Amino acid sequence: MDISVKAPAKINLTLDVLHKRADGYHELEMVMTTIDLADRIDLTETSGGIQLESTSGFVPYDERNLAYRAAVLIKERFSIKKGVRILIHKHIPVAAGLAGGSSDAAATLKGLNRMWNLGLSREELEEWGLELGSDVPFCVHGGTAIARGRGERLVSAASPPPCWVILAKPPHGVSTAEVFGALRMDRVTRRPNLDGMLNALESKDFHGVCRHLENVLESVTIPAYPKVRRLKEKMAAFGAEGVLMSGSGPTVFGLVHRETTARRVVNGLRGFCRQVYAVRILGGTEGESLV
Ligand SMILES: C[C@@](CO)(OP(=O)(O)O)[C@H](O)COP(=O)(O)OP(=O)(O)OC[C@H]1O[C@@H](n2ccc(N)nc2=O)[C@H](O)[C@@H]1O
Ligand SMILES: Nc1ncnc2c1ncn2[C@@H]1O[C@H](COP(=O)(O)OP(=O)(O)O)[C@@H](O)[C@H]1O
Repeated sequence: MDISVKAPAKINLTLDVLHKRADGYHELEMVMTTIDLADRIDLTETSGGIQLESTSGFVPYDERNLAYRAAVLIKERFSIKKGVRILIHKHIPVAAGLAGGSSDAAATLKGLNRMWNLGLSREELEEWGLELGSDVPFCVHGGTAIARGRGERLVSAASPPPCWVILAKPPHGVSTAEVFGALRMDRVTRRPNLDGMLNALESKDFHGVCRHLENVLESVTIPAYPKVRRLKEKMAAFGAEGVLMSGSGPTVFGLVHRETTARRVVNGLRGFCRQVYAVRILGGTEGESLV
C-alpha cells in the first residue's frame, strides 16, 4: 500500500523559556500553530530495510534524517520485517524555525501507523515522537496548541482568525542547540503574555493576536543575525500587522488580514529576501498558496 501524508510547518505565536532543566533542556511555554506550507511524505512498502529519498539537497540522507529515524523507531518497537521507501517532497525551508524535520518525522509516524495497522493513538504517537525531537509531539497533534515542558505537554487552543502568514527566510540556517546554549534570561527584556494571547485567540481578535506575538529567543538570534531585525522592520513597513521570528529562527513571519496587503508585503520583501511565502493558517480557512 502507498500512503501520502501532508507534513505542515509550524510557527510560534509565543515562546517563553521558564528555566533551564537538570537534563540540559529548557522548560518552555509556547503557543504554536500549523500553517499551510507543507512537505509531503510518500511511503511505499518494500520487502525490507528503509530507503530515503528527498527532492531537497539540504536534508541528511541517512539515519540523521528525522523521517528515517521515525521509521527505525516504528520498525524496531513492533519488530516489523517489511521495509519502507520514504520520499520527502521538501517545501519547508531547512533549519528555519519552522519544524520541517519534526513535521516529516510526525508524518512518517502517522503514515506507518496506518500502513502497518499498528493502532497507535494520537497520544501514543506524540509520546513516541518526543524520542525523536521536542517539536515532534506538536507536529503529531497539529492545529493550535499550548506546548509546555520540552514541547510535549500539549493543550489544544483556539486557532487564530483566518489571515495570511507571510514568511521570509534569510539565506542562512540557525542551530536550535546553539540558540538555546547562548540564551541569557537576564538579557531578556520582554516576555510573552500567555493569557493575553489565549484570550485573543478565543475571541478571534486578529489585532489582539498581533499585539501578543512574543518570542524570547529573538534575544539571541537577532543580535547574532541583524538581517532578522531588518526583515522584521521591512515586513512591518510594508504593512504586516504583527511580526515575529519563529522558534529559534531565522524565519520571520508577519500576519496580515487582507489579501491585497499580503500581496504588497510579499512584493515588497522580494527585493530583500529570496525565500518569501504567503500561506494561510491551517485550522482557520484551509488555504491555497497565494504565490
Ligand atoms: C525552538 C523550537 C520551538 O518550537 O523550535 P525550532 O526553532 O527548532 O523550530 C523547539 O523547541 C525546538 O525543538 P527541536 O528542534 O525538536 O529541538 P530538539 O531537536 O529536541 O533539541 C535540539 C537542541 O535544542 C535544545 N533544546 C531544545 C528544546 C528545549 N525545550 N530545550 C532545549 O534546550 C537542546 O540543546 C537540544 O539538544
Ligand atoms: N526531514 C528533515 N527535514 C529537514 N531537516 C532535517 C530532516 N531530518 C533531519 N534534519 C536536520 O534537522 C535540523 C533542523 O531542521 P528543521 O527541522 O528543518 O529546522 P528547525 O528545527 O529549525 O525548525 C537540520 O540541521 C537538518 O539537517
